[in-house]
Amino acid sequence: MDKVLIKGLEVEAVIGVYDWERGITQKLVLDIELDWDNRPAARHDDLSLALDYDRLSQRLLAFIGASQYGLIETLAEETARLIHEEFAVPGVLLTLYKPGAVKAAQTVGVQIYRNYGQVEAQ
Ligand SMILES: Nc1nc2c(c(=O)[nH]1)N=C([C@H](O)[C@@H](O)CO)CN2
Repeated sequence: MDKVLIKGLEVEAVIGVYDWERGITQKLVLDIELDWDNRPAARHDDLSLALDYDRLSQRLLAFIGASQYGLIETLAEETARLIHEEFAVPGVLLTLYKPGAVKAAQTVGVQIYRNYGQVEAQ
């Protein structure tokens, strides 16, 4: 399967399980690999047949920026679900980093792969 990639997408959000984390925003960084057949877009040189990484990135910045989950696992799951439901992406490999969480670590995070199955053509 071809991929569309979004790497190092940075967004500030309320995230964390501790009381002191509920009143601040923290930096999150996402790497996303999206299963997508790139051949139709390439064949016709047509953005409407492509998975538009710009439109998808803007939607994720809005969604995550307004979110207030505790665990990064929950945010990763809900972000993958949104990508599938709103952009008809059948499979998503999503890595979500919370770089400020552990002082002694460069970063920490979670990675999930969700395959929702092929989306029926309309
Ligand atoms: N697997 C996880 N472990 C932890 C999380 C998390 O979201 N997933 N969150 C925290 C705290 O919010 C932490 O980031 C505060 O520094 C601890 N462990």
